[in-house]
Amino acid sequence: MSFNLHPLINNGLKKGTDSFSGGSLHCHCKSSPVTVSLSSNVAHNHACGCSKCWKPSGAIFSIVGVVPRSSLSVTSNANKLHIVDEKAVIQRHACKDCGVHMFGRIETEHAFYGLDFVHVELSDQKGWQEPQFAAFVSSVIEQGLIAPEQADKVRSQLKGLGLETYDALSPGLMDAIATFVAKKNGALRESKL
Ligand SMILES: N[C@@H](CCC(=O)N[C@@H](CSCO)C(=O)NCC(=O)O)C(=O)O
Ligand SMILES: [Zn+2]
Ligand SMILES: [Zn+2]
Repeated sequence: MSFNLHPLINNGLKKGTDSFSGGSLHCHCKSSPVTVSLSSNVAHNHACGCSKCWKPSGAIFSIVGVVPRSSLSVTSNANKLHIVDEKAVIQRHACKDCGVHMFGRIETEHAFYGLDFVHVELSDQKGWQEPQFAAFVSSVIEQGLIAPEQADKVRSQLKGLGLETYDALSPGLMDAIATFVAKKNGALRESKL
C-alpha cells in the first residue's frame, strides 16, 4: 500500500528546468480565480507535513517553495484573499471562496524575511524546481493523517522518491535560522563569520 503523499510526487519527481524563470498561480475557483504572478523559479522547494501548510484534498503533504517577495504580485481578485492565521510566523494569504493558499509572507524579524512561500501545483507551467527534501514528517501524525506506526512507511516512500526526510526543516535551513538567532542574541558576532 502506498500513501497519497501529494499528486506532484506520487508518481515520481519531475525535474525542474534551470532556465525556468517563473509563471503564474491560480486558485481553485472556477469563476473569478485569484491569480499570482511569480517572476522567478522557486527555491528550497519541499514536501511539508506541518499542519499549517496548504495541502490539496487527500494529500498528506504540502509541496511548498520560496520566492523573493519582490518576485510576487497578485494579478487578479486580490479582494478574495484573507490571512488564515494572523499570529503565525508565515502569514498565509488564502482565497476566501476555495480555501487555497496563494502565498505565505513573513512580516516579522526572521531568517526567512523577504521570502514568500508558494505552491507550484497551482501553476499550469512546467519547469518549477522539483522538491528537494521532506520536512516535518512526524507532524502528519499530529493531524491524524497517518497512524504513528505508519510513519516509517511514509519515510520509506519519500526516500524511494529521492527525498531525504526530516522532522523539522532540512539541516541547511535549520542552520540558517539558528545563525540568524545567534546573531540577534549576540551569541555569534559578525566577526566570527
Ligand atoms: N508540528 C508543527 C510544526 C509546524 C512548523 O513549525 N512549520 C514550519 C514549516 S512551514 C514550511 O516549511 C514553520 O516554519 N512554520 C511557521 C508557520 O507556519 O507560521 C505543526 O505541524 O503545526
Ligand atoms: Zn479561490
Ligand atoms: Zn509547513
